[in-house]
Amino acid sequence: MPRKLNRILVVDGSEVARTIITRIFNEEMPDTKITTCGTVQEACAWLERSHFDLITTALMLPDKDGIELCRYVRASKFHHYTPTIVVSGDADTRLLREGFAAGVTDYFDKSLGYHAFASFIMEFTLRHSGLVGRILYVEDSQLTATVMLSLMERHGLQVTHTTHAEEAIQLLRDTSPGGVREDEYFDIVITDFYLQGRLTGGDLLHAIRTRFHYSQQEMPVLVLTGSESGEKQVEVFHAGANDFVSKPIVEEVLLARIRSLLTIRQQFAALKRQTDEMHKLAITDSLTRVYNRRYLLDHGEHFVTNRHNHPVAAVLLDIDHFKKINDKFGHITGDRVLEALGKLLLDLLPDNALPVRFGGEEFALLVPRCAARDAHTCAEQLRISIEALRPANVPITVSIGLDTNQANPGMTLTQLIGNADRALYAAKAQGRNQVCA
Ligand SMILES: Nc1nc2c(ncn2[C@@H]2O[C@H](COP(=O)(O)OP(=O)(O)OP(=O)(O)O)[C@@H](O)[C@H]2O)c(=O)[nH]1
Repeated sequence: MPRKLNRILVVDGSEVARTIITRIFNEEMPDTKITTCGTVQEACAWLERSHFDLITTALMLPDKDGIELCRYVRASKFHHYTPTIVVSGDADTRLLREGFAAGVTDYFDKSLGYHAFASFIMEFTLRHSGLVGRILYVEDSQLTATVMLSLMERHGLQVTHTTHAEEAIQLLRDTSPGGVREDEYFDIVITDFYLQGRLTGGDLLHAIRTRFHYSQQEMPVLVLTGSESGEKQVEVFHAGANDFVSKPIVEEVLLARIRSLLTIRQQFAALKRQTDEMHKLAITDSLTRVYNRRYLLDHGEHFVTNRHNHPVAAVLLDIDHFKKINDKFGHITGDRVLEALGKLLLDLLPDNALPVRFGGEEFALLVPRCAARDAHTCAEQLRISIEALRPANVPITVSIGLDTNQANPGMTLTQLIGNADRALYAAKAQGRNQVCA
């Protein structure tokens, strides 16, 4: 969520430029109040009497230059941290180096056109705000905690405060994947390094990195230290912190650090989502949404031999006369039939079962903890449900062959599937639309 810019000061010697910039801002950011002036002197007068969230300035101004204005801003008590952007078509490297040393926050090349300027400002504000995240904050000093909580909450952060590392560890346990409150996960941890109680901030860090196995990207940790000493800082990093802030806390420094850690965490989460999505695509049949044959070959053997799954039933299910369905209703309708059958299997089978598209119109199902008698009953129920399905308004039946490793727990996947395939062949031979074991 971009930070709302309430007031922008636009400093430019050209009245035409001021008019264009104002018009663009009014169109793109109608809630923002724009104040314009043409000289550094006027700008300083404005900064004395009003608060601005952002300043843009041309480089060359009639009285002094934009870099001078920037020096003034950085020296001012009220605008010390206000972002200042130079807008110029002719800033060379030397000028820019000097500008950044003077505190220029960013630079927009005017030759890109004023329309690009509005999107530049939007992106800029997004980069400089976006404080959206859940923080676990561990601090035993009530005074510091009160100040910090109000500061972080004012910037939109959701903060859970605890005074002890032990309590923080419990919260992390509850909110970690598989925990009782896993949906309430934290994006980053901010902790005082020295905490009263049995465990210190260092112990908390140690637990985060070694007990929860959170990497620095997965759970960034910002440490608050009372010390500026290099040794202490090294100690903090060795303990697994991503960054530190020394007390007394400077609001803008703290926010910049939090912002950068939230970015790390959010980029990690986005990457993980993408990786999970790609993994899912790689193991799933795109038409039927069940697992693909490759997944069965890679994981089926372990599934069958995993002693916690015993006994396992292997079921092969084949649509009867599917070629005729394709011939009569068309290939697209045939696809819809396969799609609906995949959905039905996902709906009806238990979550721990493994439904696989084995071939064109053939499915393999591995069902854990399924004794021979139960397997036959389940397969028969499945057959009846499929007969009643009428996907895409097409009546279909299936033949099913199955086997279990109940009598012989040492059976391999290949043997189980081989037996189920022979049973399927028998079901087809005996007239289809039936289950054979
Ligand atoms: N629409 C569609 N058809 C497919 C797909 N994959 C395979 N098929 C068709 O499935 C049909 C399978 O035909 P057969 O192996 O002769 O089996 P059948 O017609 O079902 O006959 P039985 O199994 O003996 O009952 C073929 O016509 C394939 O073209 C697919 O993804 N979509």
